[in-house]
Amino acid sequence: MIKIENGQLIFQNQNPVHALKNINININKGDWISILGPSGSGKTSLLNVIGGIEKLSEGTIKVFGENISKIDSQSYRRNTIGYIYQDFRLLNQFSVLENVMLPQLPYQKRKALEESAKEVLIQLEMGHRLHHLPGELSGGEQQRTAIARAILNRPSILLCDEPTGNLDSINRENIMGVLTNLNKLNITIILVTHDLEVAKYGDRILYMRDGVLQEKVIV
Ligand SMILES: Nc1ncnc2c1ncn2[C@@H]1O[C@H](COP(=O)(O)OP(=O)(O)OP(=O)(O)O)[C@@H](O)[C@H]1O
Repeated sequence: MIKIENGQLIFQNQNPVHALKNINININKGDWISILGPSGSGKTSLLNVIGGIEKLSEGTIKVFGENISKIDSQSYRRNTIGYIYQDFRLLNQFSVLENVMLPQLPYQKRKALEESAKEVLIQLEMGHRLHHLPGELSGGEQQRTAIARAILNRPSILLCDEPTGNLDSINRENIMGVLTNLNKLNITIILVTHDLEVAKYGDRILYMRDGVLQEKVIV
């Protein structure tokens, strides 16, 4: 489903950074891949390449057989990708319901969108917080709101960049439970973390070091 061949990513600044080096990976639909690795090793860069935010400098990435460097990356991101972040990235002046709806508002009728946003929020046990502002929520509730926003458009791939990095252990368990349920619905999950316990939820754990990706053997 996702196939990267000889992927290189070089940021061409004054001092070029070779962020991804000869990446070769095959990810099947419904897989859950965890990526561990030190800070600056290229983990977010890899998520951004899969999410169509960064383009490979060399090599190819195909998703569902299509070379995503050659297609409209906006509609690819909107239709195929959901993204969640460590810091939730919610808009503080908008309610939970509005945060979930906002990215899709230009593309769908408001009424229908509101109904589907409510439905997803209720599934994620956020039905009692629809009209709260993000600042009035716990970290776990904020992340559940961000997950609702990410899955509203039923993406096939959910990219998770340190999704539990700002959460205590109870909220961490809760969010990992939510991701487990989504994965059971055959959503492919690619999750970057520093936390080995979180990484163990994956079917495969990969290790990134200095732009190079390798399979991690857990002892
Ligand atoms: N837009 C950019 N321009 C230039 N260099 C960049 C850019 N984005 C990332 N880098 C560099 O690419 C390398 C990989 O960064 P990346 O964010 O992918 O690492 P990471 O493993 O996700 O780190 P962390 O765990 O700290 O989030 C780093 O050396 C970083 O400084």
